Amino acid sequence: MYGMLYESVQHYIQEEYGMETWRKICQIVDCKHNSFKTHQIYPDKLMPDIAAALSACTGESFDFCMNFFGKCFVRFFSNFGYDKMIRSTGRYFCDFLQSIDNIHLQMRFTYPKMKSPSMQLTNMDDNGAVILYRSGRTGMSKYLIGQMTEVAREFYGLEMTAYVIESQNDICGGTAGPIKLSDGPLTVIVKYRLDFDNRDYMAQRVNVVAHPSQLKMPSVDLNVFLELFPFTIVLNHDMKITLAGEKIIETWILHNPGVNPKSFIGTHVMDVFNCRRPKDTKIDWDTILQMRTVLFEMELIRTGHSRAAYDAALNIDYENYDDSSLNEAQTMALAKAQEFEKEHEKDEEEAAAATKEIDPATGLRRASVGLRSILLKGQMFYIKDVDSLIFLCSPLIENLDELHGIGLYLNDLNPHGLSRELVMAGWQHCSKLEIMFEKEEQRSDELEKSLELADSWKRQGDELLYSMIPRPIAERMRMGQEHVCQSFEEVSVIFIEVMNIYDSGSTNVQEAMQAVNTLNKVFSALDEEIISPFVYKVETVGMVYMAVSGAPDTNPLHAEHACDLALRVIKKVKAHNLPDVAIRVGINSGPVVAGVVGMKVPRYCLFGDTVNTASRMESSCDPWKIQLSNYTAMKVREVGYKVEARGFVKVKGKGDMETYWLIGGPE
Ligand code: HEM
Ligand SMILES: Nc1nc2c(ncn2[C@@H]2O[C@H](COP(=O)(O)OP(=O)(O)OP(=O)(O)O)[C@@H](O)[C@H]2O)c(=O)[nH]1
Repeated sequence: MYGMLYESVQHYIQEEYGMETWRKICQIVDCKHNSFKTHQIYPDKLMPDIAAALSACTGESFDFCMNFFGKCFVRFFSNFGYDKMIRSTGRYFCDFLQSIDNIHLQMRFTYPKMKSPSMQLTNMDDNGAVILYRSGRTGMSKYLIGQMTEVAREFYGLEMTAYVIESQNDICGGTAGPIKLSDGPLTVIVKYRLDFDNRDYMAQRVNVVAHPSQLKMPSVDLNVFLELFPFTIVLNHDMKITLAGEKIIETWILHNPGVNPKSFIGTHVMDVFNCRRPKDTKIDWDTILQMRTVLFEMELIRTGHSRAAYDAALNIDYENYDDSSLNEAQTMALAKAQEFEKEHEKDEEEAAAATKEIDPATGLRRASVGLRSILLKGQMFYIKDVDSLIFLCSPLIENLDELHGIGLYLNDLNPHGLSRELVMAGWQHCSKLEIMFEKEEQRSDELEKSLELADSWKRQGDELLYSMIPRPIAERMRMGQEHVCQSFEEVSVIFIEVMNIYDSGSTNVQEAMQAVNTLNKVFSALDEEIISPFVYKVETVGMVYMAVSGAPDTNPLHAEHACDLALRVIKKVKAHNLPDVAIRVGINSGPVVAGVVGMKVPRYCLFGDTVNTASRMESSCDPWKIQLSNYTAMKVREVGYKVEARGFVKVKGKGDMETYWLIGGPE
């Protein structure tokens, strides 16, 4: 389904439910698109899945969400100026309801792969109308109600209620996951009753009494129609072709080499045509009589093709045609066609396999090598004088390539019919549109890339920021809390020093480089042991690595986590077997004040005597040992950590302190 529908959904969900809800929905449906491209095709299942996700996020029903999406679409397409098209369909809402198919038809050039639904107004009265919706997609029936309600209100000032009278294959209630589009073409048919004030429309519909001068008009010979519309066919009550325009017969012969040209007349319409729209329609007299306001699309069945068949068709002498045998030209045409089919049998098989299932998203017509089948679009009219139905139609040809692909030329198309404009308009539009599409695709690709780049820069920025200040603090600062300063009742501060790594008096550059590499190795090993939110790296100063447990996230087990970190790093650095290098660790627990200082390079710093003492535990520690202050040792010994009294140590600025070695963790 084209991205325009998803753009409207994304736009209004963000506007009415907020960015956070949209982000959650994208997570639920696993949608990776930052934005949708108007002219790109996306899976159909995304629409009901977004509705199911919105329903889960907001508690609204699935049907409510789909109805809301239909409203979004109508509000959104005004951005493209399509509202003018709706207003021009007619002065009454019923005029609009009968023109929806036409609206989509007009959009064929802008959305060449569109697989639009078909709508058919089957009944009208003063209080509303009945409309029949057919589609190859499931789950969209409430979407349409939203669209019609919004169009009625926005463009016709009408309050309309709609409900489903009956439906087939319609899935309501959404899906927990992606809707499985069933194999092969599925037709959803839904009949709605639309209640709205339709009195004005019904009043203006009284049959216009013919002007007296018209009553004297002579009746028109049916053959005039066939000349004006050379692709027309006339049907009797048995739905057999009783008359046909010259061009449709010619095209039929071209696409079915070797057939008896006279056999076209008298054949049942469904033996020479497939009815593509409305889908799943029973082609019999009574049904068709009911559907005279509906636009039909009839596809000519083709059994092959060849240039020879074209020449044969052009040179056939219909009048003296001998029904019993093919003339020479036809025999040759048939032989050439069979030869061509054989040559391309494999392609046909591949093409048939490739399009075994008509792609519900694009509705790709049956792929056939060479000529394409011809599609006739028009309405069925009942002609009382001859008690027949006449299919007044024109070939639906989107561009010159397709015209040649069908084996037709412009002068085969009736000058006043739809086709010629469609082809030429399509052709002019196409080239301009193609350039515009390419530009727009380029721009949206660039936008997509810059969004991804912005995302990666943001991620790198965040990583850098979180390496300077803890994530919770950074988030608070992002919310505008300038000075984030907090006091903590009790944390454990860890100092780790890397020893014998460098003689600061040395001027040897080589030694200095070596020392930096070694230090980087050791600090990287320590970084790997920092498990947030239990322990947070605060800073490194020279050869000293400082960490804390219990800030910025309070943590009642801060002493244990600090000791576990110390035990892990001793083991890990020892395992590196770096020559001469040793480390020593000091830990102390107590109150601190923590906050971010500085704006240029903001740092998360700890203040208080607890920090000073922890540093002293480290600087007075032996290599490969872990020295705990008395308070920390008591805390961890209670929970099974093995500590050993070191006795009293003279600590600078503190006098004699009783300290302990940490020997190991609890069993
Ligand atoms: C005037 C501007 C309109 C444009 C440009 C437009 C275009 C489209 C496009 C591109 C699609 C997607 C089809 C596909 O991707 O295969 C679509 C689908 C659809 N359109 Fe329209 N449309 C318009 C008006 C309307 C209106 C007024 C209605 C009904 C009130 C309508 C009913 C639908 C429905 C129900 C679908 C969903 C597809 C389905 O059910 O199979 N459209 N339309
Ligand atoms: N890395 C680091 N060390 C700190 C911090 N706060 C205190 N220290 C160290 O803790 C030790 C004791 O600090 P103080 O009691 O203030 O001693 P000082 O007189 O500032 O420093 P000394 O010259 O080492 O005595 C000193 O070695 C400080 O470098 C800190 O936030 N980060």
